[in-house]
Amino acid sequence: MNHDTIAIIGGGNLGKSIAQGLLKQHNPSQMYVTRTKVALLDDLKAIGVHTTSDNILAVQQSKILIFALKPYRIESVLKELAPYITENHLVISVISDFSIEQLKSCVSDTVQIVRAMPNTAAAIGESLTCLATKNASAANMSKAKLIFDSLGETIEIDESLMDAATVLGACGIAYVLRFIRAMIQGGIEIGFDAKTATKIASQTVKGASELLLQNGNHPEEEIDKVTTPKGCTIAGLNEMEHQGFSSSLIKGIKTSIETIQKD
Ligand SMILES: NC(=O)C1=CN([C@@H]2O[C@H](COP(=O)(O)OP(=O)(O)OC[C@H]3O[C@@H](n4cnc5c(N)ncnc54)[C@H](OP(=O)(O)O)[C@@H]3O)[C@@H](O)[C@H]2O)C=CC1
Ligand SMILES: O=C(O)[C@@H]1CCC=N1
Repeated sequence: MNHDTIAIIGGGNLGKSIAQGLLKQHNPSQMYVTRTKVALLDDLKAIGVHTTSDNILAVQQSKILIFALKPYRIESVLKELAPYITENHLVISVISDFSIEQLKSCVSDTVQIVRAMPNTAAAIGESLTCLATKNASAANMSKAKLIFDSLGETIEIDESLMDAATVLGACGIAYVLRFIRAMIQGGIEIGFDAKTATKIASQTVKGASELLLQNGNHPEEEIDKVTTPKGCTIAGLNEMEHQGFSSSLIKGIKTSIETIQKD
């Protein structure tokens, strides 16, 4: 694991998920997490993480800087921090819709930058993180990969695909959770209590994912194994498709990316 001190600037939903995931292997005393409402980081403080609203201190004490701020905040925060960010730092941004070019314009030319797009499953080591860089050395890219490998799986992509990675991987968690919620609601209608329906739906989704991840099959190949001729699965699936199931997901994915790319 990485022994460099890591600062997470912006300990919100994603920043905190990353911290929680990293802490399974990373020494809490070698981690800084910042936000303005610092009391909301007391759970991390209790286990030895340095929590502060002082971004300059966190930058000065750390080698690896992970920026997890809202896109509209990054410019002003980076400009304030620019004099303290040196070529000895590695800057990693998980911020959507803020390019490496935009990041570079806020800091010195010599600063190496990696863009990363993880998701909130980082908290339990099950993220899929896409990584891209334009100027990071192989050694720094390996460091970034090591960090995100410890939070799940990583894929290196061209930065031009970062919006697509944001939608499929990061927003994707929400789409899948909404699917699970619908399964639960259906499960309750047909007789299960909410707790049992949640267990069945969640484990079934996990099993379906594992079939693809472990066997490398196309989803339809696995679906064919379930659909008995004239049976209840194909009847239900076809009704879902008549109601626009796949189409609504594809349209939603396209709407999400259009929302990122509209400005
Ligand atoms: N949530 C997700 O699943 C994903 C999010 N992202 C990207 O990650 C970024 C963060 O998203 P998310 O975690 O959801 O947003 P949050 O609003 O939950 O987190 C942002 C955090 O930044 C803190 N913050 C605001 N100003 C400062 C400051 N000056 N210094 C330090 N911290 C500050 C806020 O805390 P306070 O109010 O206390 O200052 C807040 O906790 C976004 O750019 C988003 O696009 C990417 C992939 C997935
Ligand atoms: O919804 C959003 O804009 C952010 C980016 C990816 C996940 N959450």
